[in-house]
Amino acid sequence: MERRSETTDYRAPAVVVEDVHMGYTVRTSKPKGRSLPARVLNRLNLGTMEKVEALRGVSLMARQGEFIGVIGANGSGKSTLLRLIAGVERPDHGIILAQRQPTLLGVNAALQPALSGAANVRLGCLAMGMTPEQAESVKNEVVRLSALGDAINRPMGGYSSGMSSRLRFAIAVAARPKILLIDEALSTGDATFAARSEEAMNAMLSEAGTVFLVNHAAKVIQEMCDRAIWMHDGKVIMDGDAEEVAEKYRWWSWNVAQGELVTAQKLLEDAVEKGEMQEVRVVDDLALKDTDPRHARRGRTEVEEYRRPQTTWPGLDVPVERTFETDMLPVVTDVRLEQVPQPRRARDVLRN
Ligand SMILES: Nc1ncnc2c1ncn2[C@@H]1O[C@H](COP(=O)(O)OP(=O)(O)OP(=O)(O)O)[C@@H](O)[C@H]1O
Repeated sequence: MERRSETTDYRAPAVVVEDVHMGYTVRTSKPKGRSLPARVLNRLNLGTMEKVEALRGVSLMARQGEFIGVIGANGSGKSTLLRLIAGVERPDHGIILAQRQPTLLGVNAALQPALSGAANVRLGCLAMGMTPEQAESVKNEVVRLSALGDAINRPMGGYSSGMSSRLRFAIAVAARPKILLIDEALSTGDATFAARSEEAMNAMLSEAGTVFLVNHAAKVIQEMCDRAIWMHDGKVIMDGDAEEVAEKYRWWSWNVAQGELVTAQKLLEDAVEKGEMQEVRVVDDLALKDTDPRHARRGRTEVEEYRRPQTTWPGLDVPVERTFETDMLPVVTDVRLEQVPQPRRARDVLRN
């Protein structure tokens, strides 16, 4: 396999994730042993608390203009990773830096089911931070991209989930975010929308935007992305060319579905052995030294990138592939969510 270090990529970083861990404490009804207190809890059916490790040391660097697919089994940590990059939640441990505030599709533009698709376009654009004039100027383009036809004038509450996803996607892309995170299936069944969404995505990428796309279908990742990350059990187990990573994932998941668990396990081990892992280290970051990231100054950030063969990680010392000096800010938790208008206010905004 060709090592990516042989084709060094000099595009500047857009997102840096360094050794991120995230756990959730959840109530479980699993019986907790045979001791007296455990037996009492079991009998009362009260359950106990359990820690779920959603992310266990994830590191990666996304560059400007990269389209990265994120694949993996249910519960492998894909959505958690995107939520943390978006700043919706804060990691337990680790650093997340971004060149701009990332936009998580579906979260940033809270749409109203009682309003028509067209009215939601305006509302969504305003919620994404556009001025009323900007919202007006992109309206027709959003409607065209959503490919909803006459349905655009009907209340969104009556849309199928695929139709709502299209509208949210069209709004998010119209806002020309520098970093777009998509955590849902983009309908590929409809040729019109598939073609238009690809066209819109390409336009965004050509402006050096960065896109992360979570999708269970290896085919979608292969068709749309140039790089893919395979997550398993809270870790990145393979990171590289989308075609190659998605093919390995497809073969693994087919075997799991067929109940061929021994073969699936071998494929997983093979992916880990042959794959590479990107490691990054934030060497120096002026903004991080500020106590409140919301008011942090943009400063020089020095990031080192490593590519290590998985098998030798974490033992072997691999030379630093590249040191970037760039200006990035820690991702700010909930910055966009605070701007999402409430229903009453949403109508006021539309009347203006
Ligand atoms: N808010 C939460 N509270 C408790 N546990 C959570 C929460 N969010 C995620 N988890 C747990 O973290 C793990 C990773 O979940 P996550 O949703 O990130 O996986 P995923 O790869 O996106 O899964 P899927 O493909 O099913 O969407 C799972 O075990 C999940 O149950």
